[in-house]
Amino acid sequence: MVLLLISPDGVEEALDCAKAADHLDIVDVKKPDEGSLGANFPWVIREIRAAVPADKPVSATVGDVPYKPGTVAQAALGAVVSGATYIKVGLYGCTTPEQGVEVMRAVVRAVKDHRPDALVVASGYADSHRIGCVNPLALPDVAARAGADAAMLDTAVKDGTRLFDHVPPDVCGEFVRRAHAAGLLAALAGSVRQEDLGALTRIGTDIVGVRGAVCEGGDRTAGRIRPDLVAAFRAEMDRQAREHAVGLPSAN
Ligand SMILES: O=C[C@H](O)COP(=O)(O)O
Repeated sequence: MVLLLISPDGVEEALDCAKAADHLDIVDVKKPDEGSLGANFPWVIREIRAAVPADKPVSATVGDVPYKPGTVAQAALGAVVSGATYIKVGLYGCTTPEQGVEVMRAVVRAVKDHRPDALVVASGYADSHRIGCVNPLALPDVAARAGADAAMLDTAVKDGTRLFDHVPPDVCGEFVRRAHAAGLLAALAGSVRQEDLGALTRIGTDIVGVRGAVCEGGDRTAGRIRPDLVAAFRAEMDRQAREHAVGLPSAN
C-alpha cells in the first residue's frame, strides 16, 4: 500500500487534514514560504501533533538545509522533541554524497538518541541540476550509509515543473529499486498530480508526498488544503493500487 503524506502549512490546514484523516497516512508540517522543505516553528509542530488523531504520524521538515551537520542535527532534535516522528531533511546545501552522509549521520544520531522509533528521511531534489546539490540517484546510498530510514525526492523550485519533468518515471523506478535494495522506504513528491499516480504505484513508491494537488485551485501558496480534494486524491491512489494488484493496464 502506498502511504499518502500531506503537507499543511500551519494549524488551520492541519485541522482540515484532521477532517480528512481517513484518507491520509502522514501529516507533514512545513513552512512553504521558507522553501520547498521549509521548517516550521516548534510550537506549530506541537499544536499540530495535538490537533490530528493520535494514530496519524506527524512528520516535520527540518528545512532546505546547509552543509552544517551541527546546526542541522540540533534543528532535527527540535522537530522530534516537538512531537514529529518522521524527520525530513532536504540536503539543499550538500554538493557531494559525502557531505550528505555527514549531515544525515548527525541527524540520525540526534533524533534516535532522543526517540529510537522516529524515522529519519533524507531528501534530495529531483531538480538538483538547478541548485547544484546531490544527484537524485545518489540519495538512497547517502540515506543508507547514514543509517536513515527513507530516501525521498521533492522539487526544490516550485515553478510548475513536476517530479517527472526532472526525473522521468524509469529513473524514479531506479531510485525506488536502490532504496529498497538498501532496506529503505522510498518517498516521492514534487507537484505530483493524480495523473502521476499510475506510474508512482507501478514503480513501487512507498510514500507519495503532496501539497499543491490537494489545495484549492491546485495552488500550493495561495490555495488552502481542502478535505474533499484529499479524499479525491486518495480515491485515485486506491483505484491505481487495485488496478496494479490485478495487473490491469492503467490509463496513465
Ligand atoms: O512533501 C511533499 C510536498 O509538500 C510536496 O508539495 P507539492 O505537491 O506542492 O510539490
